[in-house]
Amino acid sequence: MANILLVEDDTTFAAILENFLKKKGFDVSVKYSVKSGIEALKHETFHLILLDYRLGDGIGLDVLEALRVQGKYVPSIIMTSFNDVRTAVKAIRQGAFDYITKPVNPDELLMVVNEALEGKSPQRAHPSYPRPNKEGTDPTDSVQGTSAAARKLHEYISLVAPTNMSVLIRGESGTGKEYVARSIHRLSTRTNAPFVSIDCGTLSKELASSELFGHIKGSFTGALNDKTGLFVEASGGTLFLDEIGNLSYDVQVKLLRALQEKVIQPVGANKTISVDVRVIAATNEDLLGSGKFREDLYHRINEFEIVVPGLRERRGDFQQFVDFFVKKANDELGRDVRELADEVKDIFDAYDWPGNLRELKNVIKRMVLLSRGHTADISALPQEMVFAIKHQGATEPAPSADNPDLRLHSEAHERKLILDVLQKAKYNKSKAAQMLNIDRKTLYNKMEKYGIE
Ligand SMILES: Nc1ncnc2c1ncn2[C@@H]1O[C@H](COP(=O)(O)OP(=O)(O)OP(=O)(O)O)[C@@H](O)[C@H]1O
Repeated sequence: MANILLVEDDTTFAAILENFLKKKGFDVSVKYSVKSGIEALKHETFHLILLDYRLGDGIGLDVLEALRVQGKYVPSIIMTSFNDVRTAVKAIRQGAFDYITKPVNPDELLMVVNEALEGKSPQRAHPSYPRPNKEGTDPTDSVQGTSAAARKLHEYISLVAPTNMSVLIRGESGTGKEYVARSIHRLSTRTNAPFVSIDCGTLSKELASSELFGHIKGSFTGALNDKTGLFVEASGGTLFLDEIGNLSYDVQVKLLRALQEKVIQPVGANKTISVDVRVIAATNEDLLGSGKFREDLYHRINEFEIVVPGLRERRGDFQQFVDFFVKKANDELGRDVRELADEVKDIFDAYDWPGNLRELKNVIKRMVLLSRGHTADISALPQEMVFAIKHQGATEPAPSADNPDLRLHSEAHERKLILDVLQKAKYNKSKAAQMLNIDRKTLYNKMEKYGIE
């Protein structure tokens, strides 16, 4: 029987969830704080963690971080308010399996819990397990899009694929960076060799070197056997380093050597091994601006750069993505949704999709799950999403004498200006700050205030 750790500081809600999950046959251990959650993980083995995002003594991500430091992996689901979707998406980059928005719908919770336990379609798998082939890689099972942004993206992909250049893929979370990396591999001469993907955000500082370059038995406590690293596994093929900005300085040095000299040295080994691997890296941060990334490595991995557009910049492809995800969810969940109610379409149009394709896919899957008939209506959308759109109208009213709150108007304009400039600066924050004539810190503060990621 699966053992679930539930970390939730709202005692009433925790009791409701505990009851529900127990009725469904799970063992549940409830903890009410980050600290006690981390403590429980030291003493007990869990198959799944259900984590509230905001807890009294910290955030759910602190528990994920503690797991990462211990070098452990337990599939984790973050429960978050709709307004925290941006941060929930960040949690997935830090190793969470999935997120679910509050108020939690029981059917949805059960679906996500079962998927996590079955290891099905994880958003992020443990580094030691090969990531399963995700949809969005096979051209017959993905959306290419016809917008100008999509055409440019695919033009770049086919241009760089047959070369051996290393590629840096930049873009917001959930925009399809891994899809781009897999497409490059598929169209390259390495297509029949392995594509190995690793999320550098899930690697602990201690284990990163051994994960990438391997180790020999006895080279450190816990190195019970020789281990082949991912570079060797990807031999002849492509290694995709997602969230490369998370690699420590030491590992960056080793990676630079691997790229320059095409040799690696497993931890504890005194011999080097030759490797033939094409590296594709992805990030959603400004690597050089972060001050933590070596400039020489940056130039090495950035022989060609591809910027993946956010969903809001490729509205022309939106309907194709909706149709694709609805069909997928129908097939997976045994539903028969054929159309969306007008109100749903209006909300989809008005929403700005900060979590991009991943968020669209999640919202659609939930919607399809909750729709028994042929039409998906507004009741199948997260309540707060509906509220956010309606509320947005109320907080950003058109300027008029009846709506004279100058502060609200100027804040709405400031937010829009920052978004426009960021887009223009291709999300390079140093550049955006320069264009706005403010310092980087002020820009970061404003982005946080306006919920811009
Ligand atoms: N062209 C596409 N067609 C269909 N589905 C897609 C496409 N691109 C991405 N997806 C789906 O959208 C989701 C997010 O994609 P992906 O994991 O590639 O994004 P990402 O930018 O790498 O995310 P992160 O920043 O979190 O690493 C995945 O479920 C993926 O299958």
